[in-house]
Amino acid sequence: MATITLSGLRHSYYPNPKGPDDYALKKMDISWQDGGAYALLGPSGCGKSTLLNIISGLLTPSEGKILFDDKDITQLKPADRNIAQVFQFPVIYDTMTVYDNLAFPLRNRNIDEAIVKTRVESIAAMLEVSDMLGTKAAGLSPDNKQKISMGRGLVREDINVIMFDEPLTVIDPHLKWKLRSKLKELHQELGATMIYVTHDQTEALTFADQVVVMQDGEVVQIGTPVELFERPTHTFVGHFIGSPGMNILPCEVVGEQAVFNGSPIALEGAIRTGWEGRTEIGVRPEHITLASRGLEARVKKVADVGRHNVVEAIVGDTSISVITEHDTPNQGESIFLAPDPVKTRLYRDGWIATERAGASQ
Ligand SMILES: Nc1ncnc2c1ncn2[C@@H]1O[C@H](COP(=O)(O)OP(=O)(O)OP(=O)(O)O)[C@@H](O)[C@H]1O
Repeated sequence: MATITLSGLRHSYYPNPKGPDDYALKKMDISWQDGGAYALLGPSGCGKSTLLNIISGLLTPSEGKILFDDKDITQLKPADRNIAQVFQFPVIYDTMTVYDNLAFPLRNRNIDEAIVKTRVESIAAMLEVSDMLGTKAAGLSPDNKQKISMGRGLVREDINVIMFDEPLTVIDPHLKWKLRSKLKELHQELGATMIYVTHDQTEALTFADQVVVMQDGEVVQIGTPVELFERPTHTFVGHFIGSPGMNILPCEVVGEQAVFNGSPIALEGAIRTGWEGRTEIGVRPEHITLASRGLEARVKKVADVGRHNVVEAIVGDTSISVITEHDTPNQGESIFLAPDPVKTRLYRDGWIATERAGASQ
């Protein structure tokens, strides 16, 4: 395993890119630590596959370098990078047994049969497929096929990183959580560096210690699931993560205060100055309470989603979601919303523009 560094990486599919819009990947610097569990999260078209293909060597970046530890591997062929990949669809040989499928990547490297046996049996035990080792892969269910496909990625000990590209796409929804937690468990047991690519926030947040969130070819935040939830550094992260996502309220800045719909809103800390731009307040539905005073709003609808209620309220022309545990206001009722100042941020042109709570100015 190795530390993976992407240094000044940028990629355009055009031979002569003119502006930032011509780049499928905007400039990025990322360091992935040896043994870490990472997710690459973003909507379709944000550049996830482009980045994976650059790491695996299928694509040479227009600019920048990829380092495995201190070694520059930017020009190295895919086969020489010692990377394992697990794709959306299982890659296994139907006519071979499960054992032979798992042994394949090792035999391909002329590993001694005794070591192959130990390794295959240990991976099969971790994946809970030991009873299938003698079965032909053709007869397996789609989720077991994908398990074997994962096993083929995990079986080698000499690899630098295992990359999973939307590996749960073909798995039945009720089995997804099982495989997801299995992968997390495998990461803990094997200590391998893993990069998990997905557009699904639940998959990313349950698997990864660190999540890289991408939008339009740009990394907008790298953080732990808690950091992404608690303090999104970009409105895209706030909106993309969470259910419902963060409320993004258009506002003006008057002096040192943010004013929304005529009302001053208390923020986590001082507003950073120095650049102009569109200003918005960001506050999550979980961080607003119904109170006896505050922002006056009208209830548009209330949805009971099991663990809590999601209240959709209207202030002026803006809709605001609030999560309540016990309060169930009626449709059309006039209520007061109290955002928690410590969890309320200002964003300028999408990027966070408030100091942290308690930070000195
Ligand atoms: N071979 C190509 N030639 C030109 N443009 C491309 C090529 N492959 C991807 N793109 C463009 O690069 C951008 C990033 O695409 P990419 O496939 O990396 O995104 P993604 O996040 O993996 O999306 P998806 O999840 O849909 O695969 C998109 O605008 C896409 O249209």
